Amino acid sequence: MVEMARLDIVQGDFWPCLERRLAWEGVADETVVATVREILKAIRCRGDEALLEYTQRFDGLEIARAPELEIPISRLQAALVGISREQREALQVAAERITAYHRHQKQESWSYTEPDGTLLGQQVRPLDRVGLYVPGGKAAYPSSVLMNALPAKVAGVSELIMVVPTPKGEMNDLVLGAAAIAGVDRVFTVGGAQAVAALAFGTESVPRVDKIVGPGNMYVATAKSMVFGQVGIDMIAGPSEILVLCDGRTEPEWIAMDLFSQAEHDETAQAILLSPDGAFLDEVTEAIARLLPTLERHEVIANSLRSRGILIKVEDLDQALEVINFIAPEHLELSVEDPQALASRVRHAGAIFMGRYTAEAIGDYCAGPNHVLPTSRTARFSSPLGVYDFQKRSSLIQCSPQGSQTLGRVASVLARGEGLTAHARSAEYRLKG
Ligand SMILES: NC(=O)c1ccc[n+]([C@@H]2O[C@H](COP(=O)([O-])OP(=O)(O)OC[C@H]3O[C@@H](n4cnc5c(N)ncnc54)[C@H](O)[C@@H]3O)[C@@H](O)[C@H]2O)c1
Ligand SMILES: N[C@H](CO)Cc1c[nH]c[nH+]1
Ligand SMILES: [Zn+2]
Repeated sequence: MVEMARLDIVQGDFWPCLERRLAWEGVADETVVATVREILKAIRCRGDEALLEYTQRFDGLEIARAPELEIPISRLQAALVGISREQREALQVAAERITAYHRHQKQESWSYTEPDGTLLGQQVRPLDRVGLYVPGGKAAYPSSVLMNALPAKVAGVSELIMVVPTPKGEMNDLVLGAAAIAGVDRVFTVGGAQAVAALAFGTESVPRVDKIVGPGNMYVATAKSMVFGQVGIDMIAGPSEILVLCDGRTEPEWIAMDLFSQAEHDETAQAILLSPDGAFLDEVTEAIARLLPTLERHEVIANSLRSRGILIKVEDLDQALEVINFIAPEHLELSVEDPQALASRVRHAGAIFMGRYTAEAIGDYCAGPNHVLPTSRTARFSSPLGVYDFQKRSSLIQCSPQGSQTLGRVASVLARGEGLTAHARSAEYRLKG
């Protein structure tokens, strides 16, 4: 029997109780921060030597020489041929749908010319080399290979470097096959904070990249946040979360399984159910008790629900929206009669799954939108991984001789106001008379 925390919005301490249960500190504690700091320092100072040590310590991978951490491209192709036809076709269908969706996101360069001939614009360019983190500690994620790599391909990134932990040296052929389909350039069997550090600083074997993207556990998420600045990062995509809002009229077993689907990722994953119907919360609780023993990963699920799961009773859908926007969940399922009307009032969520027939799991694999999404309430300011994460922009400015007169005068006045006379004179040199 799993006892999930139960909150009612009418209780006086509802909001502080909710905030405590959501807290990121509850997941990434000081010990994790200290461990990650030490790993980053070691990789920065000792490169491959430290990378081999940590890979052995945390993943049980016994490798004598760092170059052996790289998987040859021929091995990726062999994995693709070796998996079943059904699996290969499923990967291909998913890849096509993900690519088609992401093509809509591609930004193009633009410019316009003012009446005096001055040209202004923005030049959009792909990044040169990116690092793709594919998680692999407690489960293998071929879907995350596709979600990371395909938007980068659409953007036109020149070089894709993938890292993935292979616990005890076990390589997952679906992961390698997905890398072949997505056209990843190089793959290294490293994970955790040490992989993030290797990509950020470079080692003798792992090339340094311009940006690191992809989801991972608290060690990965903490490492990414610490190397930001040295390299770009996409967002904090940590342990998975799901928030289901149900009006009480969906099969309780469907909802229980949707909660399990994210809880099974990790003990630190978070599953929350919100409903204005208290009896429905009881029915889902019963369904959870019935279904949980039937699942392979029941221990992980039970631990996740016990430590981080929440059942919340609200008075109505307006209150539900208030709670949703406060939580800013990674995945939001709206299992209600008119989901589109409600979705238009959601301000913060990584992805919104609308209607009783839209299982969040579909989005994890093949709907098309990216499954790398902001977690830990960062959907307040972050977006799903997308083509835009692999593009950057340069401003374009070309003054016409006439434009340099008008703009030069404005700049000169403002520069002198700031006391920066070299700026002022630089603009004034171009002024006629
Ligand atoms: N937000 C998203 O978009 C998204 C998508 C997919 C998966 N996820 C999440 O990614 C996570 C994947 O986690 P995972 O563990 O399976 O794989 P992972 O690859 O993220 O982490 C495994 C690595 O963690 C490191 N590690 C483990 N224990 C450690 C310790 N005690 N000290 C130092 N390092 C340690 C090891 O280096 C290991 O290689 C899950 O939480 C899942 O929910 C999120
Ligand atoms: N739910 C994860 C994102 O939080 C993605 C995933 C991959 N495989 C299964 N699920
Ligand atoms: Zn999932």
